[in-house]
Amino acid sequence: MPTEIAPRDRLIVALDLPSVAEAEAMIIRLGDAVTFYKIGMELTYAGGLGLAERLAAEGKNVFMDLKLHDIPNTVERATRQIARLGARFLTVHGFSQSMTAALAGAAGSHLELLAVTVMTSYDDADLATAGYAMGVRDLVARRATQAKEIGIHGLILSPEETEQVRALVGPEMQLVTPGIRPAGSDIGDQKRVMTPVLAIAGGADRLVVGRPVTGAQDPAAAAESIVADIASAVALVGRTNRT
Ligand SMILES: O=C(O)c1cc(=O)[nH]c(=O)n1[C@@H]1O[C@H](COP(=O)(O)O)[C@@H](O)[C@H]1O
Repeated sequence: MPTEIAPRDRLIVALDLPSVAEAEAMIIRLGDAVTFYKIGMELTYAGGLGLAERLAAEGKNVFMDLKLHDIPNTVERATRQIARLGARFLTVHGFSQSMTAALAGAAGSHLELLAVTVMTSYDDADLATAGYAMGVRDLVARRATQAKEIGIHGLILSPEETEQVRALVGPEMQLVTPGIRPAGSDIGDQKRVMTPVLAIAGGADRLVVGRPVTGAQDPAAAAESIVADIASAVALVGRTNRT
């Protein structure tokens, strides 16, 4: 039965750092402010798989952001390896073959798959350059619908698309949004962004935040401020959700 996600568990901090030592130091600085960590390609290629296993064993929520996309056999077998780490989430690009294969690889494990719809650094012009005949909103909708049909657990999308996608996929799929920028913070390479309050108010279940937390002078205070924003938005919307 769906129950409410605690505001703190809705914040996922991206540990986009160059070494395990720096990631461990960041985790210590963040302390109890953060319960959910994302380990992406940079840290994974710097030895982060062991850290993922340790965090999971300590009861932290771990999100492996490896954005799998390859021939089905490779995706299925890679997913099976990642499922052994004890992580909660794994990203796979939202192509039908990859999503179907990842689901087969995750079978029998607790791993939940998140399909990447359209990267938050892309806009319509970037999709046109890449050869797509449709814009962001249509491609996100198409991939979200396919992911639901295949049985994927959740979606990565920008907060700009959550309302449209929730209406398409129904209440069960987790909507996880990067592209989060507290007011006044640098947008950097992101193109489809929103503040934490607007993202949650618009229907995001969880927010992925990297540089606005890890690049802050006081990362724990930055995380606490986002958790407070999330709590106020949840209270405002007054909606319940799933764990
Ligand atoms: O899959 C992701 O997590 C992801 C998908 C996407 O479309 N956009 C996106 O920014 N991300 C990740 O979310 C994080 C955002 O980091 P910041 O831009 O520093 O907050 C990075 O680790 C990205 O790899």
